[in-house]
Amino acid sequence: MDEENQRSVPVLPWMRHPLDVTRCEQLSLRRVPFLDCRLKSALENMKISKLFPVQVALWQETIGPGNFERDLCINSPTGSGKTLAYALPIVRKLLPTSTVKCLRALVVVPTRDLALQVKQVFDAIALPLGLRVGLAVGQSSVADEISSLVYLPGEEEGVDPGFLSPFWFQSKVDILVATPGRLVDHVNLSRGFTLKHLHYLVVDEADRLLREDYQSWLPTVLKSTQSSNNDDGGGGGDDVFQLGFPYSPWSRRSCGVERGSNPHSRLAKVVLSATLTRDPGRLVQLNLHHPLFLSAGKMRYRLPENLESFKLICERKVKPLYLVALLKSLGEEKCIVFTRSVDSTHRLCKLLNCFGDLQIDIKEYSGRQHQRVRSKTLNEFRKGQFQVLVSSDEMTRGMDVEGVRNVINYDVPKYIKTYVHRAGRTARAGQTGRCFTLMSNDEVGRFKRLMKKAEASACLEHNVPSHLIEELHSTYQLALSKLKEIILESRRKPKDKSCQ
Ligand SMILES: Nc1ncnc2c1ncn2[C@@H]1O[C@H](COP(=O)(O)OP(=O)(O)OP(=O)(O)O)[C@@H](O)[C@H]1O
Repeated sequence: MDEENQRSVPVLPWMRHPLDVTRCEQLSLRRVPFLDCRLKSALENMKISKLFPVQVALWQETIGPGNFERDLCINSPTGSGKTLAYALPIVRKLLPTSTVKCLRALVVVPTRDLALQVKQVFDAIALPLGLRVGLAVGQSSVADEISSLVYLPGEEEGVDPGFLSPFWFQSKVDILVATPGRLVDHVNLSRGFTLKHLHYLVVDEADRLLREDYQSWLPTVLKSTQSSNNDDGGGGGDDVFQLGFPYSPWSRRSCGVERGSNPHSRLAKVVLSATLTRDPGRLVQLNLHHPLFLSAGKMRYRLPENLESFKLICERKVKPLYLVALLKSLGEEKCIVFTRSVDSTHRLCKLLNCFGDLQIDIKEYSGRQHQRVRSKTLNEFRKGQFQVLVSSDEMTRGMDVEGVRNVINYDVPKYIKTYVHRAGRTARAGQTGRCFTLMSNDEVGRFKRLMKKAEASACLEHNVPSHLIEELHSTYQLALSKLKEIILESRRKPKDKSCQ
């Protein structure tokens, strides 16, 4: 059963009294303690002049007095800046860089497009400091990908070849952003790929990653990072790259965590979402160390401060007509339309493209498309080459596209969690944004109950101008007939083939 529908989910003791992130003030960069000057200028190049509250809170718990002594679980709204909140302290902690690279930080996210986005954030702040960031997302074959992550024997740079064992593997990257499936492929199949030297593990969009098994990615990762007390960091298997090395910068996670006068190393974990799970059964899998829970506000679900929610009531059979009228009334503004499934995304997109002279460019984005097509569409949308993206839910978690002013729920979401993630594609980073939900009269009650589960979820009724509906009525009828023809044609085609 979905966690939201369970009557009484037991809450773990450490989750009962979270630190309220909203109590932190934004902090200008010059007032951030221990901020390396190169990091500061990298942030300035990103046009960032102050840290957001969640970023200040994490900085305190990692670089500040908290010193990463506890694992951190963060529940903070969409668009509040969680990516930089973990990227910044990790990059700061990985300084000074060693001359010999090893993989010290791993970020796991559920989708490729999100991984690319997170890598860009790390690149912006890590590259100027000499740290390298890799990607393991299955964009290319396992063999091609591993060659971008690990120096194969004989390929090392800047190391005296006479000094190297023929079995040497050395990481090319300090930080890796990965999707779970491909990560497991590398752990299981790629010679030279090791997680034994990992200091930091980030699980972003954690509720989604913990909900799905993805080839048992979590136990696989945790097992691969384990080191026993007298472990020298090499762990058997293929990890022979330290053999005979006189000193061992990799031998233990020496800069992982030091507690009091009894320094010891462990893998420090950061777990985040805008809708973090509170299910003990799921959280226990993370094997968290003395976890600290940071949350924004009192309720589990919170919408962005500058988001306005609207409901648009219409009869079911004229929903597409109302959608088009709404899109027209929004003018040129970038907009994402969400539907409940990949099939309805496809159908709706087809129908919208049957409206003759709509003068709105619309494209589909869903799990049914090839990754290459999806990434291309997303890039074009980012560049503003078209205006409306029609999307299914699964692909859009964490997606950050500048200038999205409106989100439209073509179908009422089943769960508040879905509403939070959909609506959160707008009103990001303190910007304003609007979320419209289309519904029939008999759905209003359920929608109202759904919205009560979230903080800041007031929802007004929105009406599209009636003249627009009237004007579009005949075009709508034509579009429906055109779609019918297309469907009939596509059904005829295979039959024709078999007749030949
Ligand atoms: N300190 C800052 N100042 C200005 N902009 C910022 C700052 N931190 C992050 N941003 C911008 O805010 C936007 C949202 O950040 P981010 O994608 O990290 O949000 P998020 O909390 O991870 O959202 P989601 O839960 O949807 O994944 C990004 O465009 C990012 O560049």
